[in-house]
Formats: sequence, C-alpha cells, structure tokens
Amino acid sequence: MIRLKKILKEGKTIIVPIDHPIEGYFRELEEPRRIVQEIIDGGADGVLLRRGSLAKTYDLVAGRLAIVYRISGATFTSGDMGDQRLTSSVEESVRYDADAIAYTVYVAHPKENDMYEVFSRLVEEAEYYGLPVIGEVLVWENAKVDAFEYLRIGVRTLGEEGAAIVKSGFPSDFSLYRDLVRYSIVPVIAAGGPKMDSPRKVLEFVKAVMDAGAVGTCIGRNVWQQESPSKMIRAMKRIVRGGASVDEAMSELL
Ligand SMILES: O=C[C@H](O)COP(=O)(O)O
Repeated sequence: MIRLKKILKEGKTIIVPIDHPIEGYFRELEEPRRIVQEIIDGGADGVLLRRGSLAKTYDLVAGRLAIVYRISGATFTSGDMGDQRLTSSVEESVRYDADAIAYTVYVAHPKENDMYEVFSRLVEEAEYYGLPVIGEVLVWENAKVDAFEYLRIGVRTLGEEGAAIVKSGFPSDFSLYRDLVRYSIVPVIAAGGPKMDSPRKVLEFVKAVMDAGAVGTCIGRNVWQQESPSKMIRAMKRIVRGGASVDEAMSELL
C-alpha cells in the first residue's frame, strides 16, 4: 500500500492533527496556514485535518505532508462529542488526494455499534481505492466503565474490522498501555490530549508510548500550543525515529 508507506515511514510516524475547531475555540488555529507551515518545518509525516483547513492549506501540504482526512465528527456545542457522524465520504477523500482517512468510535456510547457499522463500511469502500483507514478509539466521557478494558477491546475491534492503524486514548493507569498495544493486531499510534504542564512532560509521554510499543503519535494541542510547534515536532522525532532519551530530545527545544 503506497499511501500507507507515506504515513508510516520506516514503520514510524508523527501525525499532527488540526481537526479541532469543531470541538471548541482554539486561538492557535485562527491561521491554519501558519500552523501547517510549522508542521512542515518540524518535519512531521502527516497532518490530520478537515475539509476547510485542507482547502486553505492544500498548496503548502501537497508533496510535503501526508494528508490524513478526518471524516467523522461531533460538535462541542451539540453536547455529545461521542455522537460521531460521518462528515465526508471515501469518494471525496480520494478526490482530495487523501493518503488515509480517520474515523472515531466512542466506545461505551449508546451508539457504539452504529459507529462500528459505519467504520466497517468505510473500510470496505476504502479498500477498493487502496486508501488506508485510521480508526480512533476513545471512551465516551459519560460512561462509568473500566476505561482500560473498553479501550483494549476497541483497539482490537478496529483492527479486526480492517483499520490500517489504530489511534488510541489511554487508560488512567498508564502502565496498562503496553497491554493494550500488545493486544492490537495493527500498529497503534498515541492520541494526545489537553496541554500538559511542560514540554518535558510531553516528551516523557512520547517516550513512554514508544517504549510501550506504539509506532508513533497523533498529538495536536501539545504540539501547536507550544511556543515553537516546529521545535516540539523535531524533539518528538528524535524519540520516535531516533530512539533518543528525553534529555537528548529536550536539546531541540533550546
Ligand atoms: O484527531 C485528533 C484530535 O483532535 C486530538 O488531538 P489532541 O492531541 O489535541 O488531543
């Protein structure tokens, strides 16, 4: 699969998502071109984005970053981020030259099975075009469940249903993350989350997920909410691609 190789170069990847505006107001995303240029300068492998930001930045992205086209979403203002709907199609993704599509399933949500059904249909359709599907699994925030077990089952289910890569959230007990990755039958990349206390914490997190067997990261806010997103990406790359220590990677932030 040529498209997948553009994303998983030598088996590792750094994808930076900027698909957030549906989920709230983010000052840093006021100028998508500025952030995309930072992502390119940092040397990331791909950018994950929606229709509007892609249209605004296509000339920058083309030939420089793999396009991971986000085709699911739920608005923050709807009050239920877990109620993911399809926002595009395989056909449009191919027309936009996407290298992969990304779809999210919220496990423990009352509509979980509907989301899996849509996911499976997308895989079936995307396979025809050689378009990899990245499945994301998150636990619905209103569910009172054992997040680890739900994530582990979700990660495996997405792989069983044909995800090329699974992007996963984390159990609160991080030591269980390795077990979650081990149960997956496809490569796992780490989701990010709200901004951490310091750049070092971000790099410690990247180191921990790589040590636990992830093949890369799909981290947004903790990249583009830094003073220099491109430097942060370079530091992350030292760990993801070079196996550097956190201290070594920190030198990129000076
Ligand atoms: O698709 C990815 C999400 O928008 C998460 O990004 P984040 O690292 O800011 O949580």
